[in-house]
Amino acid sequence: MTAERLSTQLLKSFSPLDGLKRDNLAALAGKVQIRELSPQQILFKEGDSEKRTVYVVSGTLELLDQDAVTETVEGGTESARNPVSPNYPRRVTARARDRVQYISIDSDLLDVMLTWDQTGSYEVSELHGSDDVGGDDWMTMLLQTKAFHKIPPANIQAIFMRMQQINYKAGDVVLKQGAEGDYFYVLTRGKCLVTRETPLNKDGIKLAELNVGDTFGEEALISDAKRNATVTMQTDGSVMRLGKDDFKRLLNEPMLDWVDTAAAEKIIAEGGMWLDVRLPSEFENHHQPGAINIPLYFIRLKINTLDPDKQYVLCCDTGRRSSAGAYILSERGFQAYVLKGGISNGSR
Ligand SMILES: Nc1ncnc2c1ncn2[C@@H]1O[C@@H]2COP(=O)(O)O[C@H]2[C@H]1O
Repeated sequence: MTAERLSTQLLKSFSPLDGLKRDNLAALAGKVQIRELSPQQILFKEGDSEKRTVYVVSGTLELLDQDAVTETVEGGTESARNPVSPNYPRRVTARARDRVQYISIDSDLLDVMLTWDQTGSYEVSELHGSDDVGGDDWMTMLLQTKAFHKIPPANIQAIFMRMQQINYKAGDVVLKQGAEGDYFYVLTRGKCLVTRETPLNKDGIKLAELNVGDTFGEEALISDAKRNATVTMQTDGSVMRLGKDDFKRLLNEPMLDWVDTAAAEKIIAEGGMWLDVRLPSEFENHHQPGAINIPLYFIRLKINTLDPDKQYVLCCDTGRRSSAGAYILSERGFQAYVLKGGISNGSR
């Protein structure tokens, strides 16, 4: 199979992509490629449940029920404007008759893009005002993160409608270490610096630089703790912010996969791993057999030591710190579960 970059013009020839706004179409074109099948090659099989929306660009695709061809889809015709057999699990098998070019889009991504296109972007572009230079790129970035795919479209609409834009000048402090958590933020214009003050370094050590589309301020909200770092604007810029209650209800809860002890142990038995986010002293006192320990504060720094193909069950004493850890992991595409009630209640 070869892959080729797509033009928005081609995407517009498919339904319902033809209804997407220009920016969103361009963002989608950057994500999707033209692929190829050789004659007789199978695209998907009856019963497959992988959620991908497929369009035929050229060539002829045969749809088979059992072994009999019941329909064909030929690139460039009216019937090829629509997704091929868009039901899951698939009701037919799709096989190339000749050389077929097609595109395949993650159906969840498409769903959130269509929802956003029809709901949030209008209000948000109004809020942006005339000094906006970043456009809606931040939204595309946010919507494309794997974590966002878990959020029901109705929540996405509500999130975008409830967000408030705030503008800052270079040097302004957006949030301060030690303060109570009140908002969750998405950086929509400019750059920020994340620093942490330590007893030995009052000026703060630099933890990270944030760019458009990056999010911050979630940890204090999820774990009901104080802000663990200070975020300062490095340039003039803007953020969109969402209040704590809205963040928890609309964004955080749907992203978390809570499991009880029995379900957690099943995941571990099938190759998963306990990831304990308490402090080393708490961990040494008692922990799950085979668990690894990465205190919540270090999870971002040590994330590259984790295996993206492994499933992790995060645990702490109550479920608070572990849910903050699971949020960070799932934002980065990891499959992370949270032990409900924590190890003090949940197991042993
Ligand atoms: N190492 C880091 N890299 C990027 N962002 C961080 C890092 N540490 C903390 N933050 C962010 O800084 C925020 C400070 O407020 P919170 O504790 O609510 O949430 C924190 C995170 O969103």
